Amino acid sequence: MNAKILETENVTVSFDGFKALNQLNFSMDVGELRVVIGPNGAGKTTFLDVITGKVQPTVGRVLFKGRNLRSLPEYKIARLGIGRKFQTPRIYLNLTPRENLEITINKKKNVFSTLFEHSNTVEKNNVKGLLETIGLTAKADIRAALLSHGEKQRLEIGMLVAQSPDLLLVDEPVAGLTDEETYNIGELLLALAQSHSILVIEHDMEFVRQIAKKVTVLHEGSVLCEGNFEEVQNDSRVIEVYLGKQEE
Ligand SMILES: Nc1ncnc2c1ncn2[C@@H]1O[C@H](COP(=O)(O)OP(=O)(O)OP(=O)(O)O)[C@@H](O)[C@H]1O
Repeated sequence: MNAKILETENVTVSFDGFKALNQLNFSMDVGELRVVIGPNGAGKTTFLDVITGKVQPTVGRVLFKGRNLRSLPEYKIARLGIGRKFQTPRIYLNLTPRENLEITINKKKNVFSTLFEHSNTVEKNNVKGLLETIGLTAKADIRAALLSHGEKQRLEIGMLVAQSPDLLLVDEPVAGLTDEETYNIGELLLALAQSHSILVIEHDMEFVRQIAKKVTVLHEGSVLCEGNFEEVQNDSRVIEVYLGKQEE
């Protein structure tokens, strides 16, 4: 059996009696790229919240590399190796992409020492490699405010990777992006998936088709079905509650 990076066992999250997650059982292997889809209100964001410790399960357990995360505060869970990228980029707009990455790699130093002290060769090479991975070498030294929305998303994914998490949680990375930018983000995630475990939440089915190996469909706080892209796309229950209601 493959080692599990993440498992949830019967996780229920109740908000005033309403079950945003309802006995959710989920697991993913170390090294897997998993995409989670589902209609509005299915519980996708709550699912990420319960993994990162922002929300505690009312019932059930969340296990990260076999360890129960119950009662751990968010910062401790992050330190254990779970990194989350939110929908809107959270980058320093007045700094360059290179500086944004340097600051993230040097989390223990403060912003000023990172900017004004010379970084060592290893750090410089790490930043150089990351800039190449996220396709921002040519724009490494302009203000991040001047980047396109897609480039900002790629920079933030680079900052997430710079923290060396074991599990990357990526929430709707292509919302509001052009087709070309969407494709670039897909290729970036596929490249990162060669050396990381990644859980992506997304609505854009073309993007899901591009990156997905295994897809989990959430509905009313539980897993409705799981399978490869074609299996999920052709599942009558998924068509009824989700795909049939999408525009196109
Ligand atoms: N703090 C809260 N208090 C009360 N209800 C909540 C809270 N957070 C989420 N919910 C409800 O739980 C359900 C699941 O919400 P969630 O945001 O996880 O869904 P989602 O799948 O991410 O939806 P979307 O695709 O619209 O982002 C929704 O009906 C939502 O209104």
